[in-house]
Amino acid sequence: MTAVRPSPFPASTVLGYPRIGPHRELKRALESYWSGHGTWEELEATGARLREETWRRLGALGLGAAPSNTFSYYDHVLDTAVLFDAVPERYRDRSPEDAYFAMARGADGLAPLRMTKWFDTNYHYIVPEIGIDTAFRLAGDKPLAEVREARALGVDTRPVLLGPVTFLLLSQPAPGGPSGFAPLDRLPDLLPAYERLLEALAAEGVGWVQLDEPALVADRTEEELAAVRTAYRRLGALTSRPALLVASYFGDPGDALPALADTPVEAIGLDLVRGRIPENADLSGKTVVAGVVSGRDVWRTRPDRALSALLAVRERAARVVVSTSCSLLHVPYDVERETDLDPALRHRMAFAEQKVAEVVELAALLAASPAPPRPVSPASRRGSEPPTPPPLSGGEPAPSSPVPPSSVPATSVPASREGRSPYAVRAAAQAEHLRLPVLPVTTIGSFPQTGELREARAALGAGRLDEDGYESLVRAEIARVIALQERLGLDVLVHGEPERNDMVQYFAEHLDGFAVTRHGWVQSYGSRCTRPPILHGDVRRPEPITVRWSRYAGSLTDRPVKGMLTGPVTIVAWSFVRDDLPLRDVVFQVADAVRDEVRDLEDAGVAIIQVDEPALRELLPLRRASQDAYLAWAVDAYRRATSGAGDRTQIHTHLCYSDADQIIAAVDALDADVTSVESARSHARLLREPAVGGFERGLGAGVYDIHSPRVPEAAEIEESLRAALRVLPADRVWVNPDCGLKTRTYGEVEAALTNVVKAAHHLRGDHQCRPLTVE
Ligand code: MET
Ligand SMILES: [Zn+2]
Repeated sequence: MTAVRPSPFPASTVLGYPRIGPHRELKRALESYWSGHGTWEELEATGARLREETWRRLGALGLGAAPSNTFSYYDHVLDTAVLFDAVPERYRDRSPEDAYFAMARGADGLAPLRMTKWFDTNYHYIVPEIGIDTAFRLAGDKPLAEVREARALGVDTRPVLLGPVTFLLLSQPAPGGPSGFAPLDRLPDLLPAYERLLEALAAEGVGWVQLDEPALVADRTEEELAAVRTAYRRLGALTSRPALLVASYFGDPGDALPALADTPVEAIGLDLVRGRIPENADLSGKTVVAGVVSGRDVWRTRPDRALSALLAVRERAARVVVSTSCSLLHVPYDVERETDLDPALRHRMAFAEQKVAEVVELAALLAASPAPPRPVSPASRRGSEPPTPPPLSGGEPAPSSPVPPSSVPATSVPASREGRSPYAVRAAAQAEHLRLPVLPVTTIGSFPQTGELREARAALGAGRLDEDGYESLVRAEIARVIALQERLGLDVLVHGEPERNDMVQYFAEHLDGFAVTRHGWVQSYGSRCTRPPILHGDVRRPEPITVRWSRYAGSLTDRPVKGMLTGPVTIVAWSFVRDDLPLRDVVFQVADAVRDEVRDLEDAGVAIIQVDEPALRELLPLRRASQDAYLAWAVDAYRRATSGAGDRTQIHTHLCYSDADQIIAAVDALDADVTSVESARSHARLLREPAVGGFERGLGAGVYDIHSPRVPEAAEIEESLRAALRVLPADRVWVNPDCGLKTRTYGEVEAALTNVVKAAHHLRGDHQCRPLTVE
């Protein structure tokens, strides 16, 4: 037994808070530091200011317990690796700041660590590398320093740490290790470092620590569940430690819940928006931090539902704390700033600030709700719901009776104009029509977004520039991008997407059923943020969206210019979506709008149309049992969107962070003529998949990691292409970067593409210069 006597957990909390800054202050400070304009001290000062503002704001909103260590200069998984000294040898030869950013972004000649999506969100984390000899130790004091910093401001905080099991499960084995090694094997060696940290926090007088274990909501093996028991029995057995809150989120912990409940941790965090009221574990001795306010959407919480969940949990637990379902990292700061939004819509919405207020109000409602006279069994729960409380202040919750079911037919057979023929037939028609060389070189769509263009867009929005002025700037940029690609010798050109602020937002702005925000930024990775649109109504395309830009680009060159569209799954995945329709029906509505656009592009003479689905894997349910059904309808939606194209029109898709290796069958089922995937950054992991050899259509495994400022050498690119040529026939290999170029500078892009073309031309010599043929 532990000697710890925890002070009770306050009545309300949040699991985490946005950190980029309400005005993206951190983004600006980071980019200024990276460019050499700002100093490290300036960056630190911005960080300190943002942390202070957050703690003060949470206090002002009445929150009982504020988290700390939720701030990060780049990523909290990377912070954890650094904290426990899991820094690969090749990065050590530099200052701590340089090593940190080299792991995140690469540096002179040094590639960064892999980056991938954080569970089913659009946040990306840096994947730590753990080897058999990684020497874990408590090497930093970031969590302690933030506790002290908050305390100096008069705020007591609960440090948030990534839990040891999730940390190791998210890590990848260091290269060159023995086969069969998994980072989780190193748990016994990692735990002492966590112990030292907990002891140090206890010595600092910290009452509670939060250990995040979102990995518990995915399917876990017996061995992994045993690791959960081992970890938390051991940390729980420390005689000098803070009380422990282990937070699961993004779903239901299932079998991991009894495993966790069977350890001495004092509190367990449950996502009650996505997960169920626990029935399978004895929580009578535990505090349950009940996530009833969603950290994943922008809708007001229904107080009746939230309260009945809280009351049901109160029946089973020693104490209930009202909280968010997960960190608020995934929502913007403050909906009140969105003064351009239709007030009726705005009143249905809640961003981080509003969600904190909801948590506080729900805690008050819960405290005021008398305990029911008898235990609530699952069967009787419906009848024992408390009377509906009034809406939480500041807005209206979503209507309590859902709107009627969607009018979208549930067919899995895509409606089509002609219906597409089998690939072999299409490929022959396309080869004839396009006459491309072997190893055709192309890009993923966007070219660098210049400051001039961003300013022009802002000026257009503010009425300082008229439509014609803006249009001519965009046209000039298209002309420049086309000329550049011709000069560099690319085979399939793009118009560069200069008219797009963002690949989803742009379409949302042109489709009915969406609203866009002005300040609703959400961190995607590092300094990168997106402003997810709000999909709140039925989606329709009132008129063609991209056709005039494509037509103009096509008029400037004899080479094919790809039409560039965002796919239905990605448009939905990167938006905040209405919750009154099944997600599938919403995606099908968007697919129909995309199909209209595909047809119009084809009618305008566009011979190649790319429909990007980088988020295909992101929406994949975390539990295997639900994955096939999702993939089936996601593939249907894609085929529906592209089914209007004739055989001669070449359909491309692009998947970058989709971790295509994990869903290769679904990627195949999309039936796109050419698929481009991220590969450079993940060191060609996809190409090592046996299934790739059976991939029967065109494939471009990215040869240039565009998430790093580093320019790859031609020899390196050639090596990547040879790797592709070892598993695929030459006439199906495409040459392209990992992703769009919009975050890079023209200098970097020109140098990199020069090398890409050089490598392709060099190899082309080995594979005879002949038009692409089939069979
Ligand atoms: C995140 S995928 C990006 C694809 C888009 N066509 C671009 O090039 O930017
Ligand atoms: Zn991409």
